[in-house]
Amino acid sequence: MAVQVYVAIGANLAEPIQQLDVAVLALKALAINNTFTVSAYYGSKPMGDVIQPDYVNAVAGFQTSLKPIELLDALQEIEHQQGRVRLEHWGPRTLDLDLLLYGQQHINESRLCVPHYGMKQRSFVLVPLADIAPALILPCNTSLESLISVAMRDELQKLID
Ligand SMILES: Nc1ncnc2c1ncn2[C@@H]1O[C@H](COP(=O)(O)OP(=O)(O)OP(=O)(O)O)[C@@H](O)[C@H]1O
Ligand SMILES: Nc1nc2c(c(=O)[nH]1)N=C(CO)CN2
Repeated sequence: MAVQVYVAIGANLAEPIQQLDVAVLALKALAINNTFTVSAYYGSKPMGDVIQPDYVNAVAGFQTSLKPIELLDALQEIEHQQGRVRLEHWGPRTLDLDLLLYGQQHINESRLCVPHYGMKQRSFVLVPLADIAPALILPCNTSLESLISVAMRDELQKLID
């Protein structure tokens, strides 16, 4: 069965734009029915207290027939392929892929919580998500549009359209 999913992409080490380009190709390979879309790439200041380079962020959307855990495994494999090493919480990374939404499902498992717990507060997730799904209604029944403020848009710098 085809399910519409959204994946947040972030990188701030080792040529982040190239990391996103490679990740986008890998994610595209998970899509079915020719449904793959990706937002603009945005530059953003690091969230959190760790001193680290600015991030490049984007969001991809596509239909998949993978089950949620299978999709998480595939995302973690792509992170691994691109040299992701888990060190500090909210620390720098070559590639971070977060599963934001899996259809309208709520998932609460030890390895996977969907919708992603931080997505409603993060400008670098909401603004790119609105590029590719402007009319999206979240599983909690909130419209994506209502979560995005002018201040959030001001936090981001569009790098590549
Ligand atoms: N929706 C999700 N997408 C990706 N990973 C998730 C999700 N829900 C739970 N996880 C789990 O979170 C673990 C840690 O993720 P990660 O190291 O990327 O966190 P982080 O990027 O540092 O912080 P944050 O989760 O706040 O973005 C992963 O091993 C994964 O099993
Ligand atoms: N701007 C921005 N800041 C972050 C990001 C990110 O993707 N973008 N990811 C983090 C680790 O999950 C920590 N901080």
